[in-house]
Amino acid sequence: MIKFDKVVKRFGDLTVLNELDFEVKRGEKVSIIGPSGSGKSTVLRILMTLEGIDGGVVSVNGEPLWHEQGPDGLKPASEAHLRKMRAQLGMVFQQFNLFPHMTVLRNITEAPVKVLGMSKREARQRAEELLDLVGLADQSSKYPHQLSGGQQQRVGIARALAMRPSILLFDEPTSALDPELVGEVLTVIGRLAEEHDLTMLLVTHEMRFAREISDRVCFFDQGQIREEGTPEQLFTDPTEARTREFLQAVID
Ligand SMILES: Nc1ncnc2c1ncn2[C@@H]1O[C@H](COP(=O)(O)OP(=O)(O)OP(=O)(O)O)[C@@H](O)[C@H]1O
Repeated sequence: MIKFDKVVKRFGDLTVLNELDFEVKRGEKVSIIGPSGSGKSTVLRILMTLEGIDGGVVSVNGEPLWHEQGPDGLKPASEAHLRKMRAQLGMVFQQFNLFPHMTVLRNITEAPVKVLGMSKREARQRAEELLDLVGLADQSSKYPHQLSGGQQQRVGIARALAMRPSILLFDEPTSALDPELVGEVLTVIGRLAEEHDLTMLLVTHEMRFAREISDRVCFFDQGQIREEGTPEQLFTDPTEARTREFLQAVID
């Protein structure tokens, strides 16, 4: 479903992804963990077409994301191709990124109506189902500032799902929350992982959560996957010294 083939990403002199090879299969729930600055969020931003690449090929659902097939092989993707590919992915951001001047309901219906051309009525019905799913059925007419951070993030999840993505990306979805609000968001994500067929890729600092919901955990270090495995393997018996060192530092 997602494939990075020798992907290089640079910011000036800094090489953030260093010929990264990485794959996520359909329906798989994969967590990316690793030290700050190791390139975890960059992977998600490349998938959301928020950042370009400097080498290699990224594919989504078997099709190149940043390239298109031309007469002489792959050529850089057009804006239309990027838009088509982007529609397959939804992202839940660290800072929620809700529209402050729109109600909760409108935050969720806006893109399906404007981008997918869904009727207002259908978008509204679907938004109500999604709000129910994230436990906010009674908050649809509130504005973001009237909600707690945890509630805002649950709206963020409903909003991403409203676009019917086949892949859902989470970029440290709880790191901007007060500790007592983390649990409610993790519960919603955990339920989604369990009950839905979505492919999920999650960048997180919540090790216990990564362990609970993931089929596979990837430890990123210096723009490459240093070690990967089932949560059981990676958390209880890591083979690399660098993984052990990282886990010891973050797990108390
Ligand atoms: N737009 C940008 N311009 C310049 N440098 C950038 C840009 N975006 C990211 N970087 C740098 O790229 C490196 C990787 O960033 P990235 O956000 O992917 O790391 P991360 O592993 O997600 O870190 P964290 O856990 O702190 O969020 C960092 O050194 C960061 O400063």
